[in-house]
Amino acid sequence: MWYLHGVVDSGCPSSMMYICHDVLPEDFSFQPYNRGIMFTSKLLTLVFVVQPSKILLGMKKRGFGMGRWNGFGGKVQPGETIEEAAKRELWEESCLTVNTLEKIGQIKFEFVGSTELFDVHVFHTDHFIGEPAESEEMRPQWFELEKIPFDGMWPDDIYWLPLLLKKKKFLGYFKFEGYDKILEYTLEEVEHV
Ligand SMILES: Nc1ncnc2c1[nH]c(=O)n2[C@H]1C[C@H](O)[C@@H](COP(=O)(O)OP(=O)(O)OP(=O)(O)O)O1
Ligand SMILES: [Mg+2]
Ligand SMILES: [Mg+2]
Repeated sequence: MWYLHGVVDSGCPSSMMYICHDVLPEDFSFQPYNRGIMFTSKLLTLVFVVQPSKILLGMKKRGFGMGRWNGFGGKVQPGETIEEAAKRELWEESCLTVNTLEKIGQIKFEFVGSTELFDVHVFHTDHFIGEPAESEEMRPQWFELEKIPFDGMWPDDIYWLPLLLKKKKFLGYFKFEGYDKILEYTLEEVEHV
């Protein structure tokens, strides 16, 4: 079996090269195994605002994932930390600010036919400042926790969102054919992410 292994810094903080090897390093915990393929990686953030009985989701109005409910997030810009990007995207897309975010998960997405992995860093917060408001990109709406609209979300969300709601940390990998079909995935709870 060949494992995706290693990162080559390409000079841009939001784009790194991944290389596959046939030896799994001891400190390596990601699972994609794409024989001999070189991947670039795009850093993305995803923030979920959760209250005791409800979760804030946004209807994506444009671009990637348009028409799906999701958390708030996007691309990490050069010079930003991942957490800074997560706060900025939350603000831009929902008009909410937060003092702290809890990093709760990291998910790598592979798309058949593409050598770009999406490296999504997932955050959770239950404290926020402001009132959610519609932005150019997202239309926010609260959902009761028993009525999360999984049918209108990315198909991977139903696997790991329950972990986030229990504040369990996780690492995931999902391989997609197109944007609707998951071909394979791994998901593990971890102590640290
Ligand atoms: N499969 C899956 N499940 C759940 N969430 C996601 C995916 N794939 C994804 O890309 N995402 C998340 C990760 C990000 O939060 C968004 C995608 O980023 P996007 O909103 O397109 O980036 P922005 O920088 O905000 O976009 P623009 O401002 O350029 O429009 O979806
Ligand atoms: Mg976005
Ligand atoms: Mg955005």
